[in-house]
Amino acid sequence: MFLSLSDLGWSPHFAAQHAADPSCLPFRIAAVHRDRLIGFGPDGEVPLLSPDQSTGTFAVGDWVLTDDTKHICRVLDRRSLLQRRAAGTGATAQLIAANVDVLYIVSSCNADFNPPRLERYLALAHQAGCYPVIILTKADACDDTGSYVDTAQSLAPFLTVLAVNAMDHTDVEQVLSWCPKGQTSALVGSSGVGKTTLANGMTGRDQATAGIREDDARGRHTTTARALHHMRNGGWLIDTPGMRALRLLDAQEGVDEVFSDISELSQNCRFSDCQHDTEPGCAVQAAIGIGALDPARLERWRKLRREDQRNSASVAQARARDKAFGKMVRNVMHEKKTRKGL
Ligand SMILES: Nc1nc2c(ncn2[C@@H]2O[C@H](COP(=O)(O)OP(=O)(O)OP(=O)(O)O)[C@@H](O)[C@H]2O)c(=O)[nH]1
Ligand SMILES: [Zn+2]
Repeated sequence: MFLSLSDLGWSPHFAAQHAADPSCLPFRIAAVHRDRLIGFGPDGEVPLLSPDQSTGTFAVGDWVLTDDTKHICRVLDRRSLLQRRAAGTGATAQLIAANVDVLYIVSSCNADFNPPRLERYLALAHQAGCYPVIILTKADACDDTGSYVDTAQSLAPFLTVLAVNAMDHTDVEQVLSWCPKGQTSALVGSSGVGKTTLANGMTGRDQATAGIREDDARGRHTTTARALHHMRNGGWLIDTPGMRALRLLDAQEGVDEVFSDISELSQNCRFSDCQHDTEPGCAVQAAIGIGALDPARLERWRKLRREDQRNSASVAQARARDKAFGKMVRNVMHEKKTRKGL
């Protein structure tokens, strides 16, 4: 299959950067392994070599420029970047996917439906620069889909919310229509909400869904290492395994965008550093007083902001520590060399 650069998601944003290095070749990163990278170009998949052997600074979906020997010379400025604080106790940032246009936030019309979790994903989408689309699966098994849609819709202004049966072809077409040819999407959501079912319908692949995995089918479905998948409509889907536990990072603007009602109200508070607690002249508390704002929403906003601040501070501290350590190592090496008279 021949894919042009624009089929792969190339746009004037990247072409303008390529113009500065016209002799280099553009590739889209399709997989990031510990020791190597796979790029997608018009002729298909190509192994690429990173400049310093490390691959942690690349994300699936990145556009890179290489020389004739497929050595990467540079990463093009991203249009969007999904990142989070890495799982575990370490304080590092983890790049999840780059240049994602649409983030499908998947939940179900059942007990999985959880507004605070949706708000967290919405903050991630806004911070990253992706367009969020909320997909509520299992609509076929629910008598009251409308109330789920209404609640989801109330979480942020102008939100797109679709209630679907992830196994229904027509419903999947509707989901696909939000990420047309040449655009890139990713799916996030808790376990069991139907991400694999949707991904299969969108790409025509046959990955094992949770139900099948529990059966005796182990080993029948081999997992491919590639993470960038062509969708049936010409769009792209980036696999994001492990995107269930999500710790926000440097996402204050994203959080504030989701809670723009609170941010706007707070502009009218008497004190610019109002904590919306017991201060006189607080517009947020006034809105709660007349029933225009749900106090639970204010609490959720506070919680997300606190969490983001904590994670961002830990990662910033760790970065500073690493930097100081690097400097110390360089100083020691320098001293050694000077002593040896080199
Ligand atoms: N009735 C109905 N069942 C669904 C729908 N979407 C998913 N399912 C079923 O729900 C189960 C879980 O779906 P998966 O697609 O494996 O969910 P997942 O989000 O990929 O789960 P993880 O891989 O654990 O993250 C499967 O048995 C699906 O067949 C839907 O819209 N309607
Ligand atoms: Zn206030």
